[in-house]
Amino acid sequence: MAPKKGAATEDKLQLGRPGNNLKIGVVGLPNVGKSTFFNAITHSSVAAENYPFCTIDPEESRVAVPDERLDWLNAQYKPGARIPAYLAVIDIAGLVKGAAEGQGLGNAFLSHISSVDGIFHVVRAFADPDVVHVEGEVEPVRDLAIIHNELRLKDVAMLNKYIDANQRNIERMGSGGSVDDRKRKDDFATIVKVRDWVQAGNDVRKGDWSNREIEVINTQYLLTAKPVTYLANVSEKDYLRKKNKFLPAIKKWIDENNPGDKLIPFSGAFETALAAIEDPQAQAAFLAERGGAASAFPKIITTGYDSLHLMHFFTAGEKEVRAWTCRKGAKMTEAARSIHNDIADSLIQVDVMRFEDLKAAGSEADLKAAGKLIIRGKDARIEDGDIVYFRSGQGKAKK
Ligand SMILES: Nc1ncnc2c1ncn2[C@@H]1O[C@H](COP(=O)(O)OP(=O)(O)OP(=O)(O)O)[C@@H](O)[C@H]1O
Ligand SMILES: [Mg+2]
Repeated sequence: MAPKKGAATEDKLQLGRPGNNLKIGVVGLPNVGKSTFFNAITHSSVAAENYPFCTIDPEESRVAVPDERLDWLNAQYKPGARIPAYLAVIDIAGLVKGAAEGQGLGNAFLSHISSVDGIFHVVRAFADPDVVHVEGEVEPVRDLAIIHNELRLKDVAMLNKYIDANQRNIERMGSGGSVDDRKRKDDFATIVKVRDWVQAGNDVRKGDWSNREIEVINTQYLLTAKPVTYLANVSEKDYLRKKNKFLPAIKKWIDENNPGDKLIPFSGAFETALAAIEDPQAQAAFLAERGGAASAFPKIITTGYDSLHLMHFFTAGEKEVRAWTCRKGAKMTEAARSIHNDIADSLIQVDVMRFEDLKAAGSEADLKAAGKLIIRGKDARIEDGDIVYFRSGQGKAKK
C-alpha cells in the first residue's frame, strides 16, 4: 500500500543529525557500572574497576541489533553469511556535580557526550557497600537529578554563548531588514526560546518544536536534545527476583521529569557473568540455574536503536542475508545509500517483499507466484522489515 500522501507526521524533522551511522554514549556518575555494562554488551574488556574516574578516554565498540526476522531469513535462504545491523556504543567517563562548570574533568567529558547521538543513562541501584559511591549513599533519584542538571546547565551555557555573541547585532538590526536579517532574527528568537525552556528545568527533546525551530536547534549540538534510555544497574539477586527497592522512585522521577523515556533494569554483575560464558550449552545451564532468567541486552539494544529513529530493512540472497540500517521514514534512495552511493544515484525501481508476506508464502518463489512482489519507485518510503532488491542503472542492482 502506498504511504498516505501528505500525512502530517511524515515530514516532521527529527532532533539530532540524520544518518544511519549513529552512536549511543553510556553516561552516568562515576563508578556506577558504565564500563561494566559496556564490556558485557560489546564483549570488550576496557578497565572497569572499583574506583571513580576509572574511565577517562571514550571507548567505542558496536553491538549487533537482534532481529528474529533476520534469523528467519537466514534459515530460509541458508546463505554463506548472515550480517546483522549494528549499533555503535561508546563508554564515556563519569560526570560529577559541577561538571558544567568544569568539575571533575567536566568540560572534556561533556564534549564526549556532545559527539554521540543518543544516551544510555546508567544509574546505580545496587547496594554493595564495597563499591564506592561518589555521593556517599546509594540514592538513584539524586543521581538522576545530578546528571540531568549538568547536561541542562551545559546546554544553557552553550545557548547563552550564542546569545551573547549575537545579541548586539540583532538589536542593531531593528525591525524590517533583508531576508537574511529576518532569518538571523528568527534564529536568534528560537535560541532564546530554547534557552528559556532549558533554563526552566526542561530537556530540549521534550519541547514541542516546529520544523523551522528544529533546524535551528540542530545547529547547536545540545546535550538534552539527545534521546535517553535509562538503565538501572541492580544486583544480580534483584534482577533475578525482578524486584528492587529503588525502581518505583526512579520510574516516578522519569515520569515527572522526562515522561515517555524508557527505563530498563539490568544487572552489571549478572550480565558480566553471562557474557564470560562462551559455550552456548554452558550459557543455557547458567540461565536455567537462575530460574530461566534472560539477558536484558536485546531489549536495551533495540530500545536504544529505536530511540535514534532507526530501523532496518533486509537484502536476502544465496550469498548473504543482511540487515541494513536507515532512518525511519527514509525514501528508497536514502535507504539504498546505506548500501552504496552508486546504487542510490542510479536507482530506478525497487522490488519489495513485505516480511509478513514472505513468511506467509513460505518462500520467495511462492510469494512471487501469489503476485505479492511489490514494485516501488525510488521516492517511495521504505518500511521496517522490507526485503528489497534495488534495481539501478548500469546493471548495478544489489542483492
Ligand atoms: N550490578 C552490580 N553489582 C555489583 N557491583 C557492580 C555492579 N555493576 C558494576 N559493579 C562494580 O562497580 C564497580 C564500578 O564499575 P565500572 O568501572 O563499570 O563503573 P564506571 O561507571 O565505568 O566508572 P568510571 O566512571 O569510574 O569509569 C566495579 O567494581 C564493578 O564490578
Ligand atoms: Mg568506566
